[in-house]
Amino acid sequence: MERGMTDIETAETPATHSGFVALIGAPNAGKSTLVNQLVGAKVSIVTHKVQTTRAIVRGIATHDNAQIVFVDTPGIFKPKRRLDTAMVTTAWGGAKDADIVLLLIDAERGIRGDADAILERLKDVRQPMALILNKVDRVKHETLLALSAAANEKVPFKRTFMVSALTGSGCKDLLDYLAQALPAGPWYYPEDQISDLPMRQLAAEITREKLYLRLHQELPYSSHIETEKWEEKPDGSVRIDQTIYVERDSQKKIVLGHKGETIRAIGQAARMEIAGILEQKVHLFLFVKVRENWGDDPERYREMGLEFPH
Ligand SMILES: Nc1nc2c(ncn2[C@@H]2O[C@H](COP(=O)(O)OP(=O)(O)OP(=O)(O)O)[C@@H](O)[C@H]2O)c(=O)[nH]1
Repeated sequence: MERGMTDIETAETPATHSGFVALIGAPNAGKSTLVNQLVGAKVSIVTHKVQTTRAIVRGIATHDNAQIVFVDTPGIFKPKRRLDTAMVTTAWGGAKDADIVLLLIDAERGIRGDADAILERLKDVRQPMALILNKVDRVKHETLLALSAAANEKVPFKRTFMVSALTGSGCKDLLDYLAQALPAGPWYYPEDQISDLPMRQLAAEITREKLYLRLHQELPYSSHIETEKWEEKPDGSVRIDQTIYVERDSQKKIVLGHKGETIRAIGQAARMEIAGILEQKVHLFLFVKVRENWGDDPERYREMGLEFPH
């Protein structure tokens, strides 16, 4: 006997899965690179400098029938300043709200310092956890096995993956695991959405990346960028105004450079990348302003999605 189409469809439609996956790891472990690799697009800024990720950025991957929302946390490290404390608190907050927690270890560095402290703290985490040994393109197999054994001795990881976030090696296995391990449920976001980070913020992150790449020696972490204006033009282009806030006049001079050549180069690099992502022509205007002690201003923390540590 033939059954009605609706019944057959309902019975055969596989359940969707969805959920939040937090990436925890020491600075420079490769969290941003991994999220970008898994999502397949540049959603979180990547530099060779540590602590570039300040606010939580989500990348969204769809794999098999699952929607996997990655929460890319700031690197966890020993806080020295107020801003540092806020970043670390936010990172652990991201882990608390996630369905699965991934600990990313730079296999080349191994377990020491920050990575060891994180392992200790993970003992209190209740969600399912998986261990990711990253940068396997640079490490011998025996070293990886020893690392895996040492980490699993401290924390009961459900699974261990050996990946290269850079080349993508091992990443499909990780996606397969996450897709089936996340709870069954409807997707949180429309299918074609890869990030819920507003474009204004993403554009500011890109400029911040270019700023750091150029001035990492001279301007350590005491700058902040805001997109102040976003204007779509009738000719299909967009005008974006951003302000780079620094703490001192001397830093303003560094950002501007001789005859403005530094800021021009930063603007050019940022404009090209933003235009590539938006797929439209971009006119980017950068301004530099001194805002003393912005690191002690609660409002700035709120804007970056961080809790203000009292
Ligand atoms: N060889 C190699 N390098 C990698 C790999 N993954 C990341 N890297 C490099 O490691 C550096 C740090 O990567 P990020 O993704 O910025 O690290 P992060 O953990 O997000 O850093 P924070 O934002 O500071 O917490 C970059 O230079 C990456 O290119 C990998 O699998 N292999």
